[in-house]
Amino acid sequence: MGRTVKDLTESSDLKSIPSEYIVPSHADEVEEAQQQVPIIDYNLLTLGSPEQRSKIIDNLRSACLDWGFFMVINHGVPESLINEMMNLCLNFFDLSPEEKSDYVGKHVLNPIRCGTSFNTSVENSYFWRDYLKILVHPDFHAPLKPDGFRETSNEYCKRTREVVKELLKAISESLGLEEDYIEKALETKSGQQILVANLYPPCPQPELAMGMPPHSDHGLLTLLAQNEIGGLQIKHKGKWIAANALPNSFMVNIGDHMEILSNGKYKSILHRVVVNNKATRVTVVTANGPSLDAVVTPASNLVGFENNPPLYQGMKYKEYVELQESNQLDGKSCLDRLRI
Ligand SMILES: O=C(O)CCC(=O)C(=O)O
Ligand SMILES: [Fe+2]
Repeated sequence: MGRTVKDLTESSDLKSIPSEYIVPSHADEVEEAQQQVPIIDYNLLTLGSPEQRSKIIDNLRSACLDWGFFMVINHGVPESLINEMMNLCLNFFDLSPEEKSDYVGKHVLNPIRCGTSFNTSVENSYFWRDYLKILVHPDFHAPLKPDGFRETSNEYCKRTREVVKELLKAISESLGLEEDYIEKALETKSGQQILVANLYPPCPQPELAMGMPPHSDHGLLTLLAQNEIGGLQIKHKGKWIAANALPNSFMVNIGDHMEILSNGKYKSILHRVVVNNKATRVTVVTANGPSLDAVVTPASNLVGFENNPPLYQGMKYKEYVELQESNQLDGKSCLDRLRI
């Protein structure tokens, strides 16, 4: 890896961006939150009456069918923990190049790695983003610095896994499957969780650069917490929509393996990140997937014979992750390979 975007923006009074950060035009029309991403009340889902729970499961079904994205409120993960996690990620990015050097330029399945863009070894142009990615489950890893990162990230990841577990139960039910179907079929108790911190420093020419290109996520559910600076856009009914999260909510999206499991009923959704010239956007993401050894196929109860054939072939999750992470990030190109 060469310089990070952070180094680039801090080393000089940057007035224009280096040519390698120029990406093809993306100034296509964006609808500014005309339509609100659906909101799911986690507290009512888990602690409400049976009627309240089934109402939320209905909401979840509509959200998964119509959007593939939803905001989870009242999730019980303390705001102070989320803020602490975010600050520790910022502190990580502030470490010196020497302190980060152990984690630079690593293979995609290395437990801790940091870098810039998505995969600079295969990219012709770079994205305006620095990242830190850590495998945190089933085996927990953490960088040695900054102080406190290990304890806080361990707690944060545990708490978000709990939220994911409950959401997966509800999503199973919303598909008409047993509550524990996904947990059992995909061995999510030993599921892979990745903690990703994304940093998008201010960009002098935001219209020429891109924080992250249109892509879908591998895995089942991605949970995203962001600071107060927007930038996430999602493709909804053919248009890009600015997805502005409510304070203290998680933005959740369906991953490719939920699309496979549901045989295309719940689709993973394209999203991207645009940058701005004013302030740094930071996001803390957990990507929650099946066990690395699980071969994900459409749920047998969701496929019939003639009128409802399986639409995706199975692939081991580990192979899928390696495939996606070692190529350029490009729409839903990975999932497209599995379509029958
Ligand atoms: O930082 C964001 O807003 C989105 C990040 C993202 O899409 C990802 O890490 O997969
Ligand atoms: Fe993503």
